Amino acid sequence: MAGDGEEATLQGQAKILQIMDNFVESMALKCVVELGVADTLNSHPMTLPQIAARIPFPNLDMYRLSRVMRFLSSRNVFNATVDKESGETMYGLTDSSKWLLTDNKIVMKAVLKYYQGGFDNIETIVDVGGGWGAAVAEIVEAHPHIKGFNFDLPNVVAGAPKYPNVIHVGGDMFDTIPINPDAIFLKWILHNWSDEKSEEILKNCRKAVEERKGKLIIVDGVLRPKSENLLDVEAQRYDLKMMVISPSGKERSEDEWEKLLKRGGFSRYTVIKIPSFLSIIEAFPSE
Ligand SMILES: C[S@@+](CC[C@H](N)C(=O)[O-])C[C@H]1O[C@@H](n2cnc3c(N)ncnc32)[C@H](O)[C@@H]1O
Repeated sequence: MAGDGEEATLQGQAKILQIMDNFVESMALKCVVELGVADTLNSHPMTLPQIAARIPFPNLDMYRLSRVMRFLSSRNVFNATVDKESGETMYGLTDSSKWLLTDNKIVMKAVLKYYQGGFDNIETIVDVGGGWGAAVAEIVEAHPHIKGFNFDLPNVVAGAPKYPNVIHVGGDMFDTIPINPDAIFLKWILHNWSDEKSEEILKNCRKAVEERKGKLIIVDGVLRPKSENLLDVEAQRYDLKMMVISPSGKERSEDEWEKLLKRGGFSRYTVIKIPSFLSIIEAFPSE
């Protein structure tokens, strides 16, 4: 039994070391992101010299890169297999490193796949805080019967690229949302704001969707504190990151979402889990 106790203590130490040293993973990831390793591997698996030959970085230290790649492969960020004939290690992408590709918008793919019926009866949609409009552009591309509006601050939409079937509108979501759509899309917005500010945004969304009896499609984190699922753990971690990124922002549990939505005038809602650390919350105005 004493042995068991010792084993448990050592495991405890390993857990603390793991938490303390998590920054090593971040540093290794930063290194391969800055070198564009995932984009390099997007076409097919490659050896380290092949990867290095495609990275336009002066004085690349191959030995150190090989150690970074070995470490990240041990964490399943990259796939590493030894070629039987040449004995060389071939590196490839995994489901994790696909997230490092610069042109991959994976969350929207999950939204479009798992919320398919949700877009069926919509003729107009406004992405509030939509940035340059990439998300609403994907929605209207997948559902060409929908007319899309991308609403963001005037200086943001001023630089936005043109997308087919998307109109950019500049304004302030705390003032008014000047379009009356069938649906408002709010992706990664409310977690930036306190309950008080989020209530203001929700009340403006409610005013905007009331005319056409529309709905709200929120894409944001839903905290599930006891879950060990990696995606749920990431949402919990994000809650602490929010203290730095946006001091009044936070991630919310389903109970907190329910209270906030009610305050904003949306008492009916459903949470739709998707394979992402974000979930879809479909909300309807209170009667
Ligand atoms: C975290 S980004 C989210 C962007 C996008 N929805 C996404 O998921 O990538 C927050 C967005 O809210 C916009 N925003 C901030 N304050 C705003 C305001 N008062 N009115 C409209 N948009 C605002 C920002 O310009 C930014 O594009």
